[in-house]
Amino acid sequence: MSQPLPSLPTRPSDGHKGTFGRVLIIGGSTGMSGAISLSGVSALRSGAGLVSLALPEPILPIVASYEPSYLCIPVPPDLNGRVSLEAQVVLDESIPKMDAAAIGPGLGRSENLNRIVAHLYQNAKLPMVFDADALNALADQKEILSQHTGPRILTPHPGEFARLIGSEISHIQKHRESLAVEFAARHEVILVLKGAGTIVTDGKRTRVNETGNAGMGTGGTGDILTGIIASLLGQKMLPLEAAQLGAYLHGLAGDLAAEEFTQRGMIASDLLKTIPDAWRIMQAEDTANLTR
Ligand SMILES: NC(=O)C1=CN([C@@H]2O[C@H](COP(=O)(O)OP(=O)(O)OC[C@H]3O[C@@H](n4cnc5c(N)ncnc54)[C@H](OP(=O)(O)O)[C@@H]3O)[C@@H](O)[C@H]2O)[C@@H](O)CC1
Ligand SMILES: Nc1ncnc2c1ncn2[C@@H]1O[C@H](COP(=O)(O)OP(=O)(O)O)[C@@H](O)[C@H]1O
Ligand SMILES: [Mg+2]
Repeated sequence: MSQPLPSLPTRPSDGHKGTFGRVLIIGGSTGMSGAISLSGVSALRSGAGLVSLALPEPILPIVASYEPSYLCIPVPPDLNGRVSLEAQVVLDESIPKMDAAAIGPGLGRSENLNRIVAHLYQNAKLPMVFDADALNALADQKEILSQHTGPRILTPHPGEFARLIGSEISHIQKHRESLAVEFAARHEVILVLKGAGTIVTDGKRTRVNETGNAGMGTGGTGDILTGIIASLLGQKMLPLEAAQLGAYLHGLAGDLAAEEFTQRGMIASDLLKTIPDAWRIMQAEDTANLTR
C-alpha cells in the first residue's frame, strides 16, 4: 500500500538560518552551469537556511550571477572545466560544516570524478543525495553501492537506473516498483525512481507520487528535485520522508507551472517560481489534516 504524505518540516518561530540547515551541492562543469544553479535556487526555495554550491572555479561567475542568495565555493578544475581530483581536499573541509549534501547536477564524467563520488559515498557521514552524473559514477563501480556510511538517496531517471542495475529502460518501465524496492532493500538506500508516477522507497515502505505532469519532461527539472530533497534533509527530515515530500512538492510545483505556462510552454526555471505556491497549498493541506 502506498504510504501517506509525510508532514511538512517544522519551522519554529524563533528559528534562524542555522536551524534550517546548511546544505552543500556539488556539481557543475563548463557548459552545464545551469544544472547546479537550478539545484541551488530550489534548495533555497524549499526552506534551507544556507545553501553552498561547490563548483569548478571557471564557472563560478556564471553561477554566482544567477542568484545572489546562495554561496559559491570554487574548487580546482580539470582541463575540461570539471571538478578535479584536487577538489577533494576542499570538499572534505566543507562537508563537516554541513547538515546535508547533494552531488551530481552538471558534474560531467571522468575517472577522477568516479573517485571523488566513491570517496563521498563511502565516507561522508551526513545524509546525501546522489543524482545525474554522480549516479553514472556509481554505475561504473557498482561494487560499492552497499558500502556507505550515512543515509543515501539516489534519484535516477529510468536511463540512469538502467545503467545502475545493468538493464534496459524498457525492462525498468515494465517493472518500476519491484525493481526500485529490490534495489533499495539490497543496498539499504532510498531510491527515487523518477518519471510519471515517481517511486520513492526504502525497500520496505513505498510511495508512488501522484503530482507532476509531462510538461516536466524538459531539461533541468530533475536538478530542481535534487535541490529540494537536499534542502528537506538539511531541515532534519528523515531521509525517506524528505524524498517522499520532496517528490510531491516538486510535482505540485510542476503542475502549477503547467497551469501558468502550459505543459508545452513551461521550462524548468518556472518551477523555481511556483515552489512557494506549492508550499502554500501543502501548508493548507497539512493544517487541515492536523485539525481533522
Ligand atoms: N541546464 C543544464 O546544465 C542541464 C544539465 N543537465 C546535465 O546533463 C547531464 C546528462 O544528464 P541527462 O539526464 O540529460 O542524460 P542521460 O543520463 O544520458 O539521460 C538521458 C537518457 O535517459 C532516458 N530517460 C530519461 N528520462 C526518462 C524517462 N522519464 N523515461 C524513460 N527514459 C528516460 C533517455 O531515454 P531516451 O532519450 O533514449 O528515450 C536517455 O536514454 C547531467 O550531468 C545533468 O545534470 C541536465 O540536468 C539538463 C539541464
Ligand atoms: N511525464 C511525466 N510525468 C511526471 N513527471 C515527469 C514526467 N516526465 C518527467 N518528469 C519528471 O521530471 C524530472 C526529470 O528529471 P531528469 O530526467 O533528471 O531531468 P534533468 O536531468 O534534465 O534535470 C523528474 O522528476 C521526473 O519525474
Ligand atoms: Mg537529471
